[in-house]
Amino acid sequence: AMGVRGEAGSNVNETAAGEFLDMYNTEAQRVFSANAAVSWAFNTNITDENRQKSIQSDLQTDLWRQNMSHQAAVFNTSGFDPDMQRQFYKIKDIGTAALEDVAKLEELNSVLAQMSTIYSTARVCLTKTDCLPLDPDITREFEKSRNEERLRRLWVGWRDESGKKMRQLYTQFVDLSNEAVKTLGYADTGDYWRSKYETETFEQDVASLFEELKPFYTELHAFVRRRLKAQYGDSVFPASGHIPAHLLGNMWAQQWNSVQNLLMPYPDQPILDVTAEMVKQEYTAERIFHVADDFFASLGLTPMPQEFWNGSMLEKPQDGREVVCHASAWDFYNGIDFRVKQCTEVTMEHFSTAHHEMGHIEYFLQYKHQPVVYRGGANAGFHEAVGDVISLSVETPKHLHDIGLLPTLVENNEADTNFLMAMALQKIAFLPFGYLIDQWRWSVFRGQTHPSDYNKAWWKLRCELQGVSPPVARTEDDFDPGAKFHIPNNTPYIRYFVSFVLQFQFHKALCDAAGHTGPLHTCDIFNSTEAGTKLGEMLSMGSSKVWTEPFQALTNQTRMSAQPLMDYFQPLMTFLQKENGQDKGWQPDCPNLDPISSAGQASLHYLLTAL
Ligand SMILES: C[C@H](N[C@H](C(=O)O)[C@@H]1CCCN1C(=O)[C@@H](N)CC(=O)O)C(=O)N1CCC[C@H]1C(=O)O
Ligand SMILES: [Zn+2]
Repeated sequence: AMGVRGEAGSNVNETAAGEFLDMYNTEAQRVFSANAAVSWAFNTNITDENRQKSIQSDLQTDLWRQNMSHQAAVFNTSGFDPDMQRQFYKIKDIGTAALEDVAKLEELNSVLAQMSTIYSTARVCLTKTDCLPLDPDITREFEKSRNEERLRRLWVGWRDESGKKMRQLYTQFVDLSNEAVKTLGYADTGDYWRSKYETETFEQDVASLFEELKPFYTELHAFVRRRLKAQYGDSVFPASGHIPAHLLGNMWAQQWNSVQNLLMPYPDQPILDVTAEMVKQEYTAERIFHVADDFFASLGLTPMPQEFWNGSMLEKPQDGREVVCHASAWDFYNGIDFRVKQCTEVTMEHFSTAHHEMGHIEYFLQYKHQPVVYRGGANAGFHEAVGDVISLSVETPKHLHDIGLLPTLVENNEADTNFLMAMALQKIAFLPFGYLIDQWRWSVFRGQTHPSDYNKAWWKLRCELQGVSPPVARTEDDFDPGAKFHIPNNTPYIRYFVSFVLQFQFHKALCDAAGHTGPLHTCDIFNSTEAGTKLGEMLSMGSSKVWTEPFQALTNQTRMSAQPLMDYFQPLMTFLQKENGQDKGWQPDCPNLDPISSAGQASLHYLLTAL
């Protein structure tokens, strides 16, 4: 039901406003669910016809939102109760839908649909007849291959077939998006995206969190670099201290679990990877999702409804259809349809992703009773954290053993260090990547990074913050940001950095609620209805309040803090500091990769060390 409104009739304006909100809420469910259905059809069957239908549907939805915004603007909300004021604010907060020029609005939607198509249908041809899609083929190569030359060809090929083909489209998108949000009074698109966090100091807050976490990342980077040098030979690594991006088991070097078998501190102890065990037990995609569903049910939260199982696409279709394989969770905004679309493979990585996506669905289910304007995360970082919080329990050796995916449970210091390393390759490795994507985009939206510097600015951030360098020289003919899903698909990214900090604060609060004692990294909240009740209370609020309120209700804190994350990984950091000594760090600037100068670079390096 709608929240209780002020005294009926106390103000004709307020009564009319209440009726307007009821109308909006009814109409929005109709408009948004129709749009979701058309968008789903396009994402699960990429054809020209479905793309055109999706562009038209997005355009009509934007125009409807524009119309509602104009109707809402008629009301003088100053005397309204805070909840009504918040609902009116959100109805008017329509982002790029504010673009008044319909032709430009259609162009904006068309440009986005074209970039999404380029990304999701790109294939890399290593021979005339052998053309590989990203999912599952190239991803599998990055997970399994240790052939540096083959990895380099796939790394370059993927960027040639995806990002390189979008540069002009992205430049058009930036201009149209900025023009649109300026209509609403925002300085640029980044200003609009950051406003969603409702925190004056948001940009500084994430910057200081990143600074606070840098030492942890530097220790992990040093250890991984040393082990990869042993595997591939020093000659592949630039003297500047960077790790070439194609050697970290992931197309974007964003998480490094796929090469963890090279990176275990104690190789003779068990390695936390249940892929082989799932394959041996003939796990299916559906069974992976049922494992995630069982966990949410064990907390007393809402199990997946039948519509979820009927409507989701949990495997890549084998009928030749082109689909958007990048996993996603869908709210159809009708209180009934909630789906996941994932080209699931039976691997540990997909097991984790399934929990991540189901976390979104659980959030959708918990707030489905809210007015449509409140059906969102308290902030976007909350939405990204739900599934991952569950995974922090599921991926413990003890829990994996309990569900039969880790036959022998070895509990000693060395196995514990291996476990923390596996988690660090997922969580610590990600931090600079999660942080830098929107540093680049905010600088582009602000006009600090011009199209003529797109790639230079991208690699400046990658080399300086992530200590990762390109395996071959890059130029402004390339557009490497476009090779990462969230750029062509225009999904903000700082939400994942925020999530990776918040999820440890949530994990700590839920583990306290579950009565856990001992180190945070051994906590498993499975079957704790106390934890489930507290989590449910936070999730069911959606975005009805500023995020600090639900946050405080769960964690008794009012600010993001890296402390629980650092406490969780402290034992590993102690180990790494001892291992690394002073052999850590990298030069901020990218190594010079031009063939001539890199030879010169090596001899110069030799001379300097020889002197
Ligand atoms: C695999 C995951 N796919 C996203 C996600 O689930 O967030 C998809 C695509 C973009 C938004 N999205 C959604 O599903 C939203 N509809 C969720 C919502 O309702 O807000 C993803 O992109 N991840 C996970 C870890 C880091 C990042 C990456 O892989 O780089
Ligand atoms: Zn997500």
